[in-house]
Amino acid sequence: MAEQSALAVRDLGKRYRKVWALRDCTLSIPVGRTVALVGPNGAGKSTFMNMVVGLSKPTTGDIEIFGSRMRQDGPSLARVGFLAQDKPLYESFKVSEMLTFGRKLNPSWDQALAEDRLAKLNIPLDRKVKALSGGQQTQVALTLAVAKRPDLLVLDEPLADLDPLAREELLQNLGEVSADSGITVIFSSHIVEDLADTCDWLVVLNRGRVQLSGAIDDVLAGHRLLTGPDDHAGQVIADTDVIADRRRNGEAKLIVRTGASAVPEGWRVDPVALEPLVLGYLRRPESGRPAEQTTMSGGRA
Ligand SMILES: Nc1ncnc2c1ncn2[C@@H]1O[C@H](COP(=O)(O)OP(=O)(O)OP(=O)(O)O)[C@@H](O)[C@H]1O
Repeated sequence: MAEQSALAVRDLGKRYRKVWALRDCTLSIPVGRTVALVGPNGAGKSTFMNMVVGLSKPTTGDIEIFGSRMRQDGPSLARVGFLAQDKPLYESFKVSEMLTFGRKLNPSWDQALAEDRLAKLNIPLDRKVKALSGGQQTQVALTLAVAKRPDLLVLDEPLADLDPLAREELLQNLGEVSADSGITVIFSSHIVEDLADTCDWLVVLNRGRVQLSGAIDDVLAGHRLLTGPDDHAGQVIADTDVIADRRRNGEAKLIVRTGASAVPEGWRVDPVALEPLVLGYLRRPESGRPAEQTTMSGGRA
């Protein structure tokens, strides 16, 4: 039986006047996954997220949340928590007043969860938002999203203004939130390192198109690093869809899809790491075939 999807989008697109911010986006994310949505500036990550949480209307396509077609005012949105990139908090409110605000807006609000979470983070409830550090403000905004008890939590660049320590803590915390509650978490980031520890699903967006969507294990298993003599690399390139091609001192290092062609004699085959693989895709926006890659089981070649 197919896994139930937390989010499924088909032919999703958004056009601002003549410019397509997102186009032909078709993908499906199974329930319970922790998803890294990765792409360079302007790739369409916020555009995608804003449509998924009902803040922006698609130009084309449709969105299903837990199997229900999304409507801007529909009940499926009650299951979605969102942390926007600019973390909208009222600066003159105390943290406790922000919690009251969250409680009034959300019928499924969990006050104990919110207070416990902030206590663990040493964030005082009687402190005004404007007196908190940028990282603490991010944590308060994340607490508001989590205490809504969503089934799908969408976080737009939650790591952006955090120092390395706070970033690591937040990643660990996100991993715990999804492991404890079984919710599906999607978060966008420019930073590929660390994501493999926290996330188990990868979506790569580039120039408004999906290059990859799949379970990280499947994506990694679907690619290999080939190392061999530079002057024989042409033969590999002619036969294979090469994702990355690095040459140095007479040696070629090529990231290719597994099974795309026979490995030439004398070449070494190694597993590929996530970061060089993602960077390889981002450098080649034309790589990636959405029809093959955006399956529920991941991007197997
Ligand atoms: N309201 C808007 N009006 C016109 N163009 C827009 C609007 N919002 C986004 N765009 C354009 O759509 C494209 C995608 O933008 P988006 O903000 O979704 O990218 P992003 O991947 O979130 O980028 P970043 O990592 O810089 O936040 C960009 O070219 C951007 O200029």
